[in-house]
Amino acid sequence: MKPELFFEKLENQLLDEKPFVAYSKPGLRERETKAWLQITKQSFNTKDFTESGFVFSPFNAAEKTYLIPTEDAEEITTEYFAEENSEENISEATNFPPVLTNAKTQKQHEELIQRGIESIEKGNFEKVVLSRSEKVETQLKAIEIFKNLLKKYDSAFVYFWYHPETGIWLGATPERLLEVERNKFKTMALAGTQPYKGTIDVHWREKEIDEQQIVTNAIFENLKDKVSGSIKKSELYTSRAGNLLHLKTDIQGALDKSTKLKQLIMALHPTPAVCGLPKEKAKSFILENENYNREFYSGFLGELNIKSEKKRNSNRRNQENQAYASISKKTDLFVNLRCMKLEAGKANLFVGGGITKDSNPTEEWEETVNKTHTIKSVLVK
Ligand SMILES: C=C(O[C@@H]1C=C(C(=O)O)C=C[C@H]1O)C(=O)O
Repeated sequence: MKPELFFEKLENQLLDEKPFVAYSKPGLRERETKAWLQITKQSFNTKDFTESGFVFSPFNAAEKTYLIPTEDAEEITTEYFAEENSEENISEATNFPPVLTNAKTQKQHEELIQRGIESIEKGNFEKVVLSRSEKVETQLKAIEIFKNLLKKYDSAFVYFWYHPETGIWLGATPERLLEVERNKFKTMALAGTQPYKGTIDVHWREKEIDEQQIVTNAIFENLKDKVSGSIKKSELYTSRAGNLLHLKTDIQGALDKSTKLKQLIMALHPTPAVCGLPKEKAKSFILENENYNREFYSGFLGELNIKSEKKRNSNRRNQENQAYASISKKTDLFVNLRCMKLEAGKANLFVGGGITKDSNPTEEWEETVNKTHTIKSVLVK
């Protein structure tokens, strides 16, 4: 479908106040942008993750997960090109939109981090991810922001979600929660942040390496009784996400036959990359101390049990090339980071960072400021 028509359909869906999601997966420059437009106005939720569709799930798993079921949706696709070198110079973009949040925020956030560090020192938990939200002005419409995200962030999962009960959310996340096809799964441990300054060949302090190691270890621990055989991991490497760099380990393996998708998702979510370790203690600290509702920030979103067809050509001799079509179901979920909730002329951005015993409150504040730049740079013309 031509991009003009694709975007027009999204706008009409928004005017009709019907749920939809449009998204593009990380990787290829000439990538596909897909959308699921819900046909009815009904509100769907999932509890057991057995349906086929697109899910939008909050940080707090006790709250509702929204679903756009494939059987109640029109699927459309287009090709929308990212610009050459689009991810360059983001931090040098000087015209960020005006901040509407008041100046108390830095002090409040540093105090929150200080409380987190003290709680770690008391032995309550090892790591906690603490976040804040920030409101900024924007003259752009949601669809223009989405186009900017697509153009700018070729290596992220870029999305535009709308549901009458959740409002409009947009983002460009570097973090995959889980990919599952047949009995194979993939996930990642992503943590540690520094600004990108033209090279990915950088030095990482022990603090960041430890922080990332906590995430890798926790994923291994949480998945150990859900897999068959051993879990494999890549070397630790530096990965770029727009104006930032992170430390990353790719993790993959085969699932045990008895493992249900829901069990697997809940074993991972929320990972210590967005919550902490141990999970429940860190989560309670977050819910009691952050003083605002994360809603869908640091939740997850993506394709759930979507049919995928693979055509394979057999190369057997003396046989004409035959196309084999094998159909399987695929799940591909991302952690909702570098995101915003959009309300008439205002964008509410969400940013956080991992706190360990070695964290420094002012540095952590600066890290959240840098994280806001990823989103702020798409809010101006
Ligand atoms: C919590 C966020 O990001 C997460 C926290 C990171 C960190 O603490 O260094 C790095 C990447 C993400 O796993 C965020 O972007 O808001």
